[in-house]
Amino acid sequence: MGFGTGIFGVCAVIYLLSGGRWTVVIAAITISVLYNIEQRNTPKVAVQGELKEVKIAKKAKKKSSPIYAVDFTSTSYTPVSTSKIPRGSSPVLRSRAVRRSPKVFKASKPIQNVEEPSLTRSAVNLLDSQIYIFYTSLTGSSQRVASALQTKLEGLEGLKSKPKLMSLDDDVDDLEEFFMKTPDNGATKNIYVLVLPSYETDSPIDYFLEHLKDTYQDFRVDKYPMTALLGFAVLGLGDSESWSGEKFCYQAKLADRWMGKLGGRRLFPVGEVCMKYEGEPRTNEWIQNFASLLADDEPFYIDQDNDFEDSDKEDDSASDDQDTLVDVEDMGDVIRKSGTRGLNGSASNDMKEMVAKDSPTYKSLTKQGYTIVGSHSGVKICRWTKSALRGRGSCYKFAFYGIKSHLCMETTPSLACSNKCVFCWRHGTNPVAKSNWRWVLDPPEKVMEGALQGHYQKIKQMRGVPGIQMDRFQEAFQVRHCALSLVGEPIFYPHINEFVGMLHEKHISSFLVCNAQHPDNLAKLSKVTQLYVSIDAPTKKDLKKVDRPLNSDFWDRLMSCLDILRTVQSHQRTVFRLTLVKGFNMNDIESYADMVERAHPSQIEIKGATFCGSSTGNGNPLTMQNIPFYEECKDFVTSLCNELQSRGLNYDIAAEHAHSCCILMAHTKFKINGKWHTHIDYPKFFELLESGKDFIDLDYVKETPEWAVWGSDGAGFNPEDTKFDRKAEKLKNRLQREEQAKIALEQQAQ
Ligand SMILES: Cc1cc2nc3c(=O)[nH]c(=O)nc-3n(C[C@H](O)[C@H](O)[C@H](O)COP(=O)(O)O)c2cc1C
Ligand code: SF4
Repeated sequence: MGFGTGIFGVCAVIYLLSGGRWTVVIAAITISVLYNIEQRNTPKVAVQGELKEVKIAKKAKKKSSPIYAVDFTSTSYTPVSTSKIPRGSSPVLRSRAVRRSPKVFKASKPIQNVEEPSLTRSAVNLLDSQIYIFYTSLTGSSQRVASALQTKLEGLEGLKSKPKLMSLDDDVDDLEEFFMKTPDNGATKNIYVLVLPSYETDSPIDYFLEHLKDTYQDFRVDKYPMTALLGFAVLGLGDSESWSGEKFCYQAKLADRWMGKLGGRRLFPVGEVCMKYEGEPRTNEWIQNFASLLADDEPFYIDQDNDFEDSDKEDDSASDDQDTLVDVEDMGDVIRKSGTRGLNGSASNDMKEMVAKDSPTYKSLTKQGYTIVGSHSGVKICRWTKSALRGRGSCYKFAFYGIKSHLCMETTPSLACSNKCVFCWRHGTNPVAKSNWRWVLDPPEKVMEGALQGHYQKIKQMRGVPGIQMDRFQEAFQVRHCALSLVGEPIFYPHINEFVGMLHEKHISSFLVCNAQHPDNLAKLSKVTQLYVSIDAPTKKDLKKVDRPLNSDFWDRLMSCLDILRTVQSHQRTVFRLTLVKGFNMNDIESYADMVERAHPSQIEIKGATFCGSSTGNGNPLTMQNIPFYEECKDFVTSLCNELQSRGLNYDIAAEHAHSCCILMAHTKFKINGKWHTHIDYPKFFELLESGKDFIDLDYVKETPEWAVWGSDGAGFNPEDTKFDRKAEKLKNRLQREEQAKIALEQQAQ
């Protein structure tokens, strides 16, 4: 009986009992309505009160949890066995799910705190879990693959419980038992692996997906029931020939998405296997990789908001803390305190460590996501590598030179630099030093091993991030390119030639960026795949303003470097790198042209500076007004091109990557038969290198793809990657949420 019908009946009775007096009826109605409001509000207030308590309890728990007491960006962390995975939904919320009280409340999201590290370590060994393998199959392939998975996991050393194989159609009577609640196995936590085909036509999978979606959208039940699991993974089977693009394995991708939305922690990227062309060898590969990662206790990035958002932070996460600016040559006390080692690691009282473990610099760099290798090198996974792993586009170097970002490692063997550039996004948190190497020196083998290890560790941590593409994830474990830039001055490292040689031995290409302040080191540099020189300003006065160099003869050093490029290093593929900052270095085109005339670089990369947030204490004077628009960069490049051509210098605009506000000019010798050839033929580079013969920049070129050529429709965006519009995505999600809330309120009012 509804509230309206009930009150009508009661009114009729009161009217009769009171002898037809309406005043009595009105008073009764008022009391009844007030009472009803009270009844409706009381439990709601209680729920809010409980939630508040839960939040406070969570806060307290978070503070005391060893997870939050540890800086996970540090590689020196040793896991404490009592570490707990932060859980999103509390026991209070789960018990409500069972009661199914028809109240609207906002379920709490899995714990997140942007200031905390975004990694979590497994509280329990994954091998201690009970694994459930769910499958559904119309023509038998998924069943076969699921059985193969069970067999493989059964043989896994250290696995405590035998994995359970369950058909979603025959063995699971009630989906709620597994996908609204999860089986209670006492202290043993559960892992779900779903092996799912996709069917465009009606099939039982539709029903299963509907169930997941309904659970998520049902305001009466716990929105995050899958947080009770230790984790999940989905392996999709499909047919990429008949159902290509979005349709390929679409139902496995949907299941992966809904499981994540329901609070599940993704243990491994969703597998997408074409049974027509790849078949069982490929499913076995997924099974093999999944099995080996089960035994791996590497921490995971927390899947926050189902919209992993970390990549852009790299550029603006620098600390404003003036205290973190340490001149390495003056690190004195800090370094002495940490103990010293001599050259090549031998003990000596004279040698300091460039970045000692207990120094503020170490703390600041690790906080920004660097892994410090040895005592003077660093590695960090760049935002483009993360983006490419998710199929969301590579950096401009893919458009210009064919570098795939998910195969690229960004590292430096020297964290110290001799400039304090105004646009440097490190905001001066890196160590600075003038010239000679005066610190403990790590051998190149140690730097190489540590850099690769640090890089692969960070890649591995990405395995739970939504949208990671299986193929790229696997490929990423074999670095193919090394960007020697990051922070500091790589050429400063006395063993730079050995280090580069070791990269080449592994067939890893080398892009080395130097700041044109160390002519001696530049002259001695051996062959690299591409040699960059930063040209930050066209005149001595401007260079002082922009780079804030430590060496007083900075201009002479730059000029010497230009001469070296034209002479000793003319065999290299050389690139000028210009970073445009409005109000600092965008005038005086003639002086830039003078420099090009002096050095004869193969190519010129022009990039608009990016804003790294305002600074207070570090003397960085940039504001948004100093960041040029793409149109302004284009105008600058056109003027420079005209100036060079008017002097008879054969340069032209070759390629662009509008997304990064970056344009490439090249010497016209790279335009072969009317087509730009700015891309690099990497196998050819190694072949030439190994032949021992002399060779030059033109010997290992490849044609630039049409989408990257200057003026193309794509403006440098590879059509194979999905352009990810974060704002549009967020707006869409918000509208969806508002619509759901409206429906929920309407249902409640009925
Ligand atoms: C009627 C029909 C519709 C299909 N629709 C899709 C689809 O939308 N996307 C896809 O990737 N594969 C699709 N497939 C391919 C199946 O998912 C694939 O053959 C899978 O291996 C079948 O698994 P099963 O043998 O476990 O049923 C379809 C196959 C059939 C027969
Ligand atoms: S080249 Fe630089 S920006 Fe591009 S992927 Fe490599 S490290 Fe990242």
